[in-house]
Amino acid sequence: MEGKTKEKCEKSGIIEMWAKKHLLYTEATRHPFILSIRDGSVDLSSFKRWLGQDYVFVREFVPFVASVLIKASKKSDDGNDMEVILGGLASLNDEIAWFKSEASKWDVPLSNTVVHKANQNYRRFLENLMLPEVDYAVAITAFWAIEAVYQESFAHCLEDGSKTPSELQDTCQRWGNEGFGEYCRSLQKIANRCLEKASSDVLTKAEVTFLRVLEHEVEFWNMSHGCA
Ligand SMILES: Cc1ncc(CNC=O)c(N)n1
Repeated sequence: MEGKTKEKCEKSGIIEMWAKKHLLYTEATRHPFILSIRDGSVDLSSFKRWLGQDYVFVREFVPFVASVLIKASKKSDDGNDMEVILGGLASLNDEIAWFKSEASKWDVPLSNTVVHKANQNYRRFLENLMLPEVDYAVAITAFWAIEAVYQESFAHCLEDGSKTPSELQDTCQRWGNEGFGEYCRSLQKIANRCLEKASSDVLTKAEVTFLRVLEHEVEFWNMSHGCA
């Protein structure tokens, strides 16, 4: 295990560098809303608000992931990209079903949800990333970041010593489980490979896009938390 960790550190890519360099990454993955789940002090009305809004987000996220799949099918020189992204789409199918059952468990109505400003802004951002002229390297970096924020956040709520309420364990497992972690590492590998080959112009665009994702994620957590 130790050898494995070391190997990972030695092979640190562009993505890991950016995640370390930008404090915003920690702000997005250790947000007060997540910390409140982890220490058990979470306000359940915040959780319910997050649940309803995230369902709306995920339905918008599907066409974005589909657009990344299209880019992969055209651009990719590695046969595995498509399988990884397709796996992501398949798990979104399960996720939508999960949201529906979770929402009924919590009495959160999913139809007629008033879409919050932060959600609308995030949607507009994703729509722009779906345009054909957006480079695959930029789109896959955004895709990785969106998934990684949830993975790192919810995995934190499952670590030893966390006091996550039992009724929220299932939510944390959805994104914090080891399989989702493995999937994020696959996305990270793809992103690193694309970025290594990218022009400096594309690299800059990808880094800026990475930061925009983090800002949107922080705004999204803020909204759940009732700070926005
Ligand atoms: C706002 C936001 N960001 C990332 C995710 C995780 N990806 C798919 O579920 C999510 N559900 N919601």
